[in-house]
Amino acid sequence: MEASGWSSSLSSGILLSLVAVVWTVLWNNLQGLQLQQFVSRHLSRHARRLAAIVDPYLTITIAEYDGGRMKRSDAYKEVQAYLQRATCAAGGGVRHLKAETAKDVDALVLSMGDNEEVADAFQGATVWWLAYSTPPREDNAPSYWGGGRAARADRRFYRLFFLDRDRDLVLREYLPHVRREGRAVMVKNRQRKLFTNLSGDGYDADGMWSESVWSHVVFEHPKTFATLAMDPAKKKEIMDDLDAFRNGKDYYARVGKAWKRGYLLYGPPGTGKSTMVAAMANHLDYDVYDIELTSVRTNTDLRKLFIETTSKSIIVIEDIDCSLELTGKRKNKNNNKKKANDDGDKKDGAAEPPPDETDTGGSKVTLSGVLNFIDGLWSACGGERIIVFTTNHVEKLDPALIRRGRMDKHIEMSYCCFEAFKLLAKVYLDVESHHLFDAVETLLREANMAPADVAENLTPKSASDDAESCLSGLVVELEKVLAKKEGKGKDAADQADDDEE
Ligand SMILES: Nc1ncnc2c1ncn2[C@@H]1O[C@H](COP(=O)(O)OP(=O)(O)OP(=O)(O)O)[C@@H](O)[C@H]1O
Ligand SMILES: [Mg+2]
Repeated sequence: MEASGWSSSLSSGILLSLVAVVWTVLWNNLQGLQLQQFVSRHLSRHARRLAAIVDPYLTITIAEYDGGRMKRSDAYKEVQAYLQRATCAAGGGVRHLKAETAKDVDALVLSMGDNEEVADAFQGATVWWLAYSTPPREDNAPSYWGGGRAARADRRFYRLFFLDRDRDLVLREYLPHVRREGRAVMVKNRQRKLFTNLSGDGYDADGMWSESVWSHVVFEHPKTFATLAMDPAKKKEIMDDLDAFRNGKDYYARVGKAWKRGYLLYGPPGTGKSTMVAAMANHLDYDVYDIELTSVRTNTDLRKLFIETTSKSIIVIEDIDCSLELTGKRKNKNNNKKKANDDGDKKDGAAEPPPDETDTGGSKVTLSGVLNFIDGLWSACGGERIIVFTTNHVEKLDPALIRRGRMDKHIEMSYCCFEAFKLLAKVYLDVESHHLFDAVETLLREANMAPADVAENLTPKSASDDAESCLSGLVVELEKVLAKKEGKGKDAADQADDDEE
């Protein structure tokens, strides 16, 4: 915030009286609501200037980005939220409103458009807020974001005008009141969001220019811990760990650690790793930032992404083994598949091509960049963040990436156990016991089936499907899995015998 004085004093009580008389006469004689609103708007706009004639006023400017434009200013966001309320209260006083969707699907959150001005009353004093923006400065392209994404966006401000005589009231009481109220409005309107990073060129999926490095949708995943099937003791341990983290602000400050925690979720496909992230977010009431590492161009871009996340959030990198090679070179999932094919070809003597820039899609994010992202100096900015990596191949990851302190808690998401099955049966079929449960329990001890496959078998496919038919179907599928496993075991044993001979 910056404060500057502007004054033009003219002790002309006569002029003010004249204005008051003209105003009263005009007002009493105006017919029609629209005309009254029109005059009200214009007079309120000029009232501030008139007031300044007899008493100089001061201004405070609040920029959207302060401190080098790396992060949106909290004060700006709070004022914006506060003015949403003031804007609505002002009724017809503001002509150009900006609308955003609200928590309630049918409602809109309104805020002031550019160059609009709204008056606000506080403890007998009147202040005025003006919203305005200035075009980007060509000479101000910061180097930390690929040639100046932020510099290319309009610079937005709120300017507060108040009379000199109200200086103490405004600085000591009104501004803290605005920030407090703004925060309350933000909490009330808060919709949890699922963010994804934009490609480095700054355009979102619809080809629209975006000032932020993230684009988002409202986070509406229905999965909670109550419907997540896993060993109950393990689930409780995770929930307790999350609660301890959420309530651990003082603890982290006391031991001098950044308030963040890393979770590594590993296990075969369909065991609920992505689903666990949704359950964690719903449990903690946090936003989710889902980083697509293959579209991050440089380590600097990765850092910028981190800085632009808010606190109370989960930052996820899915399939980390597919996004980052252990050497620090990058490739995506498709390239992985290609490599798998190449590996097959190698048996016939074909050489595997060395990874080059085309493999990485032009991305230069390195392993050390990711390590820094997790626990470098910048990672302490803001606090209250959870970082989650998911992988099917924990053994492929560089130990440096997942050592405790970086990934504090390693959670194995395993094949469906009987306890997990019982929860799925309750959720999908609303049954807590059944004569086929014993068969399922016995089979699950031997056959490896992911919760995703168990859930699929328990999903009724037609109106005639009931608990009996779904559970019978599951038993048949489990028997097939077991037969396949035993068949493979037998083949392997035969092969070993042949080798011995
Ligand atoms: N433990 C579970 N409890 C309840 N539902 C589950 C569980 N695991 C998987 N599912 C269901 O299976 C589907 C797939 O699960 P999910 O995407 O979380 O698996 P994943 O472990 O992330 O797999 P991948 O390794 O392929 O990414 C989800 O729609 C979810 O509803
Ligand atoms: Mg997944």
